[in-house]
Amino acid sequence: MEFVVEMLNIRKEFPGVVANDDITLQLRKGEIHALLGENGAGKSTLMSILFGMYQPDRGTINVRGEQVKIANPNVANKLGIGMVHQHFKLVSNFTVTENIILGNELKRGLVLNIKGAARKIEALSKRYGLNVDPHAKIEDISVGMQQRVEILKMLYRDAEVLILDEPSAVLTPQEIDELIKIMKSLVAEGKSVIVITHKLKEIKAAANRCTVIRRGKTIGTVDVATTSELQMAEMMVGRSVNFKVEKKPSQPGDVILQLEGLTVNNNKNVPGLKDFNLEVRAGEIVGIAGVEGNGQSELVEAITGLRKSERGRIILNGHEITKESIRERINKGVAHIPEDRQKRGLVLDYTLEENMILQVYQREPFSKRGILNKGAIRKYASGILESFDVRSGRGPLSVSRSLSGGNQQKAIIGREIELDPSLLIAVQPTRGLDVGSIEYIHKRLIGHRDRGKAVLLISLELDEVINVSDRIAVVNNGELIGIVDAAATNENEIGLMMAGVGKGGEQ
Ligand SMILES: Nc1ncnc2c1ncn2[C@@H]1O[C@H](COP(=O)(O)OP(=O)(O)OP(=O)(O)O)[C@@H](O)[C@H]1O
Repeated sequence: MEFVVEMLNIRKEFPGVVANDDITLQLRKGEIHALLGENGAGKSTLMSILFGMYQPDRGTINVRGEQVKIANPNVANKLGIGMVHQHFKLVSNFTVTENIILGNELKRGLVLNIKGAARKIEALSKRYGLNVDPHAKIEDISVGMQQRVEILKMLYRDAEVLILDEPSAVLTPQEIDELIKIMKSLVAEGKSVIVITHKLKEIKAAANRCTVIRRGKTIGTVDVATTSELQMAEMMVGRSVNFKVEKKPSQPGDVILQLEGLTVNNNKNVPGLKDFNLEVRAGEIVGIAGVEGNGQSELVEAITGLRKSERGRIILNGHEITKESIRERINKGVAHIPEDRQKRGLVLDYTLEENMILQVYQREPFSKRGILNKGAIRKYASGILESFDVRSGRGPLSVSRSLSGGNQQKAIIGREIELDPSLLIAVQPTRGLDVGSIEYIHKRLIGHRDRGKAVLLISLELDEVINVSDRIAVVNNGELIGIVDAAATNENEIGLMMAGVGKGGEQ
């Protein structure tokens, strides 16, 4: 059997943690190979080694049968290995073509033939079904399209092996289907793909084989066609997993959050949320279902105080907070798990313990007359990290940037739930999490509800909205289309409403 890439017995240690411990991964030519593992299992580290960003402490890498040393990403490129990172590296006011040749021809000081480059990009885009306009500016195209530009960048440089690091985490369900088609067309043309993903459904739909790692060690490589989602999940977490969310019927109490005729402008200064009315009661989880960009961000930002409302009122526990500051709202019991964990969730250069007290450091016992109480802070932070199973090299003293993406997310969720807020707003809370962590986070959201608190859940995952929520508010184009009982609905009904068709069929 011909392997294009073999990573054999790879070891990589960071301070306090063995990220890769004797890992082996063999990639066949022309296959889509999924890399599956819990948050912090060592997937990104392994791929960073293959792409030359880290050097392994031990182990060998063979490319097309020859042992190689991949000293940096340029060497990886020359060997025909390309990588699309979770956070894209594109210049937003440049065109697609400019971005693709930037760092290639531009860096090498070659005389530029932009028209020729654009033609080549157009041809590649057609051949692989990418549908990218070479002349479009990055800032004008969707996130899904930006990801394709990153794929094109690799193809333009003749990559034979493409590494995609959690590509679907930033995509809408429809874009995910398109991405799967693109991956299939890549391998049909003889390329080979390694894809990191937590979504077992995607692995089933796209991959030929799957290598599972757990806590830095290889568990095994399986043929996807003959392995069930449950089997893969159990290999990954090392115990049985329950995909079904267990919960008792809700016991709604007083109204915690009331929105009355709320109108909020979007970034283009036109209403992104229109005359919106909603109630969330104590002891219930209200989910918001909608295609991305249909008013969800405006809704969340208005409630948390990140964006001002044009009209209408926001009432929390009977008091109007429409014009109050972010800090006042936090003090009154609003907590927020934000969509973008790197921009809003964590200060990446702070330690974990500093991040755990961002909202509370001014309170006792964490500080008194301006003096921080280190012992109390450490105890509080360690408690959160332990209960949410946040894995990192140095525990509360780890710099947040060094954590794996999923562990960063668990730290934020832990911090917000620990505040015991009367209203918890959770935006995409399980994005980037492994199935075991998802199960745990869902339990904690339901636990928060069962303690008589209100939860507003915003998620693009319809399964999650239907399984975790008690009631579901469906939005389309900034308007509330209808509210349904989660136990009595299904994906079809919600899907139609998301497309703007009201409950009962009226448009
Ligand atoms: N630069 C670094 N410095 C210190 N520790 C690191 C560094 N990069 C990764 N780690 C640690 O190595 C371990 C593996 O991290 P890695 O990012 O490879 O996991 P992952 O499987 O990709 O996780 P996720 O699914 O959450 O993205 C984690 O414990 C992480 O904290």
